Amino acid sequence: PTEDIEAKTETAVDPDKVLIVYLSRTNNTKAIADIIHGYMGGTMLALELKEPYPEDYQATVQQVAQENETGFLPPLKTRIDSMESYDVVFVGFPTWGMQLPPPMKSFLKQHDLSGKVIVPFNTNAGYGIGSSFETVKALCPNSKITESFSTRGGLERDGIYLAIKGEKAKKAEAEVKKWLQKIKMLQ
Ligand SMILES: Cc1cc2nc3c(=O)[nH]c(=O)nc-3n(C[C@H](O)[C@H](O)[C@H](O)COP(=O)(O)O)c2cc1C
Repeated sequence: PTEDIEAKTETAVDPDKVLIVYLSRTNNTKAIADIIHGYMGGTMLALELKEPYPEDYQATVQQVAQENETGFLPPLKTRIDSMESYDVVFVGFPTWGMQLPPPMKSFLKQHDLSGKVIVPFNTNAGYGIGSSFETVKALCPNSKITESFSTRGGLERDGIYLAIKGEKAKKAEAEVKKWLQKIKMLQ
């Protein structure tokens, strides 16, 4: 019972109404998703493709550049049939080619997020978010979009994969908490 009371005073949203969708190749964005989930509860969902990207980094960069150019939306394996049961949808993604990754474009195009609160979060290699948050706004015209969260993740190009671990994960946890309080997801 004590736990229940604590849970109620901590989060401002019913966890049953929270969906956390994320795309992550080297688990940095997943690390942030895990932290958010720790505070908010809710359902976690990793975006999976019908045809996964290559293992090879350069091949992936090239494929993504081409998809960005042509506007190709890669088909997803992930499907959500009960979108109506969620009020708050966290959407997490790395920056890819200074854009929103094509699979997240697929996800946002395929689902009706009207009337929902969309909470974007991102990791990148230090070059920033590019146009990704703008694209989220454009693809969710009838949603309320909160202030987003972004932090530095890995640098796969240089062989740095999961960077959000140890001390860095602790620091990220404090930053995420502050942000969740600011956007009134936590009390
Ligand atoms: C195909 C591809 C393109 C990328 N493009 C960028 C970029 O334009 N800017 C940037 O800062 N980081 C870029 N990165 C690095 C990732 O954003 C960064 O490593 C991120 O933390 C990875 O998240 P993940 O571990 O969840 O996959 C790119 C990574 C990949 C695989």
